[in-house]
Amino acid sequence: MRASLIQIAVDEGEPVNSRRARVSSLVREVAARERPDLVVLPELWTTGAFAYEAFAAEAEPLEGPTYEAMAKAASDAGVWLHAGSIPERDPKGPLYNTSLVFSPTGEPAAAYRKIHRFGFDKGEAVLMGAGSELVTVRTPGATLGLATCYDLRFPELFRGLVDAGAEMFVVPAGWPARRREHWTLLARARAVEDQVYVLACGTGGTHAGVDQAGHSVVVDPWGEVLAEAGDGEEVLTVDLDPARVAATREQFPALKDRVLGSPAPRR
Ligand SMILES: O=C(O)CCC(=O)C(=O)O
Repeated sequence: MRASLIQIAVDEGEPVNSRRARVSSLVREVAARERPDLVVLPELWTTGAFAYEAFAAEAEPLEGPTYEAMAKAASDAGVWLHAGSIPERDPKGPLYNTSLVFSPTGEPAAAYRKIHRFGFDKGEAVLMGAGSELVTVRTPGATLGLATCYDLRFPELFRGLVDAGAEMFVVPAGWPARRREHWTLLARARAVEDQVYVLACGTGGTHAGVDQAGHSVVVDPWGEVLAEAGDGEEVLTVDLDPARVAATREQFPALKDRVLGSPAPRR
């Protein structure tokens, strides 16, 4: 199984419509050039994760312009597409930070509303509602477990995804440069403790005065970093062997020694 993470530079000088068109083309180009099975985009790449004032202005219904563009990009490219997240406007509720996944025919495969909102008493934490459901996606290559950015700090969410059968965590983010060390450390920690692949796709650029960390990273079930991006726009393509998840759990069966919470994970 091959995955390509597209680390997008999210700078506010680029209008949302232009970025949407540019990212759609990038998905097609990367798929044609690198031949991945799965393409991953970052969190809130239309607005930027820190452009709080843009959330309401640019919020879309679930099946809005980004959904349409990404469904088409997935089917044109013939890939599973984790299209990162959008500010979703629920007609009957608040805004949500919602990740979208499409199959290679452009069918919707999953929508995940970010559970842990970032900002403490401001920003996303007050402007958006919290999701409440764990989401996994079965693909022919592996079962994906979905999480978004700040979720990375909450290991119990990932244990829940493991119990639901996840073999690969896909984590779009808009992580700030100031806490870059946390980003890489937490991505590796989630891989080691849950014995899964972690595909963590962040943004580059600067928006709302916040420099983005970039440094998208792919970690294997042993915690080794397979690929890591720099600060700017970049594509990371990595070959993954989903059988290594079961093999790692067999060789080092720490998950079987769980005392608290659920017993050993389903596969
Ligand atoms: O946890 C962090 O340090 C960053 C989280 C974040 O930027 C987000 O969830 O948007």
